[in-house]
Amino acid sequence: MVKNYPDDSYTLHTDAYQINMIQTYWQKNIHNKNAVFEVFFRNLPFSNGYAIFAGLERAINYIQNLKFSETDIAYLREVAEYPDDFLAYLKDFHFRGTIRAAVEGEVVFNGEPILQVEGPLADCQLVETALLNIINYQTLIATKSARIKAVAGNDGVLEFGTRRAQEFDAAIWGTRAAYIGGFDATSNVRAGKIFGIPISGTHAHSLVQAYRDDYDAFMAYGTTHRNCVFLVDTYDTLKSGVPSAIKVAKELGDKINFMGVRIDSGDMAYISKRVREQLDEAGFTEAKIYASNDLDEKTITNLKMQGAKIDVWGVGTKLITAYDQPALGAVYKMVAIEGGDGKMVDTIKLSNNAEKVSTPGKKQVWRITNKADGKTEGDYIALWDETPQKQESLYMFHQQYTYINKLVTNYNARPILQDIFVGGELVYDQPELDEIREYSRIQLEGLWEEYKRELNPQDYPVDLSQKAYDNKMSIIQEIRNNMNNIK
Ligand SMILES: Nc1ncnc2c1ncn2[C@@H]1O[C@H](COP(=O)(O)OP(=O)(O)OP(=O)(O)O)[C@@H](O)[C@H]1O
Ligand SMILES: O=P(O)(O)OC[C@H]1O[C@H](OP(=O)(O)OP(=O)(O)O)[C@H](O)[C@@H]1O
Ligand SMILES: O=C(O)c1cccnc1
Repeated sequence: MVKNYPDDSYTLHTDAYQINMIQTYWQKNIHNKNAVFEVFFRNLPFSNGYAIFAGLERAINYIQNLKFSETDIAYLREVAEYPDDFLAYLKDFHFRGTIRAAVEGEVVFNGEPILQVEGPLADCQLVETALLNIINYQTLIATKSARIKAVAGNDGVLEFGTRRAQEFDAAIWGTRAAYIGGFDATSNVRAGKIFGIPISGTHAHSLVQAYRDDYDAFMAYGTTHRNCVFLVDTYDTLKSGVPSAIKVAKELGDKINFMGVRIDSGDMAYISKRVREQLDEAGFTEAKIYASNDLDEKTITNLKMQGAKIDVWGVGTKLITAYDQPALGAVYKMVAIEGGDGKMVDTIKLSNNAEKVSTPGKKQVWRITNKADGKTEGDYIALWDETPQKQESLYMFHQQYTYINKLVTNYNARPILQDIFVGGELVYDQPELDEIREYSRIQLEGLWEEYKRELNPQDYPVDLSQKAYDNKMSIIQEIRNNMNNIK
């Protein structure tokens, strides 16, 4: 049994095979060859029409602190047969690469690079696991959140998921991602403290159980708090919960801000309508109805269709765990490596599955928007040396079904991948979380409704430039020819 070491760095938050490969690169002296890797996901989550990129803040923090601690080295020495001189190399390691990424809150799509790492091979290899870990989860939750916000419209949406999240980190970073995707507030006080996300909360059934009576519980809460949302479904929503809430609100008058009531069970369409009638009749027309209980975009849509009188939606489990699709599946693939002559050589990962064949070469993603209406025409993935922003017209065609094509003129081309680190130095000025959230909202506004509908959205065009396409085809052909020559 290996002894336990203190958890004082994130550098070993990686798969053992990364360190094993780095050892090979180092012993064979190719660890400093320049390489380029790109992150992309193959399919949009939740059958959504877009995804919201999130995770950059944590990724930046991870890269900035990427050093092997004394205990990291001691542990590696104890558990594996790494040579001393390799461990000495790791001890002095610091990240020297360049990272380009979509900014947080950016609308991104399947099949396009959303993050790119360029630099010494060993440096690029070390960061794969942690970057994927961060981006896969946060992008997934930001996307789920945007889906829920889209159906909730102007209603308030509150994040209630901490108790059901996959442990502490998921609760905290999931909450942040949910805020980026459009949620208004969180019940997690620590997330409020560290990110400045507005916190919000009602009370639980235990308060009512403690007093064993709705009226007594609400009165106790009302005389100890100014803002009050009473949970009315502990015993009987319509017979006891709401009448008690109304009684307390009337008796305490201006002493409290009676914000409304929360319902957490039963037929929420029927009950919310009756609750609305009771509140209105009592003169509390401004009091809001909050709802929670295993909600997601489907139940919210359905409740709205039934005319439910719900103003604020509290969503936990199904958001924070990305219940219906728990993984985004983003991958990290090498697209170029320095050859023997010092020139970069494009690399590919082949597969029998066309979807899994990677696109070789260092690339930029260009968002093409129509100058006339500002709406998106599609994304155009070009090789790094291409300049689609300077062309008069752009020939855009589907990556697999090349007969689906269009010629675009009068367009703007905006690069999606921005410099974050250059040569190991952070060059990106991180925006405030509220700016990120607002940025995301504006980007979504620029997307046609057809790509945003919750059910069966249109496929957004993510196209390759002719040059990137031809490059891919010729590399595939070259590999085939080489295979055929193997006796
Ligand atoms: N009118 C409605 N139309 C569609 N779905 C609804 C409607 N009312 C409630 N729901 C949803 O149906 C599910 C009901 O789940 P469940 O049966 O576990 O709740 P419950 O029995 O009312 O309450 P509890 O959580 O106390 O067991 C929840 O996901 C809830 O959001
Ligand atoms: O349903 P979610 O979307 O996860 O939202 C969070 C839930 O957490 C609370 O329930 P609690 O933990 O008290 O359990 P309950 O399901 O029995 O109400 C709250 O009343 C919500 O129902
Ligand atoms: O404040 C609430 O109402 C709340 C918080 C967490 C989980 N469920 C409800």
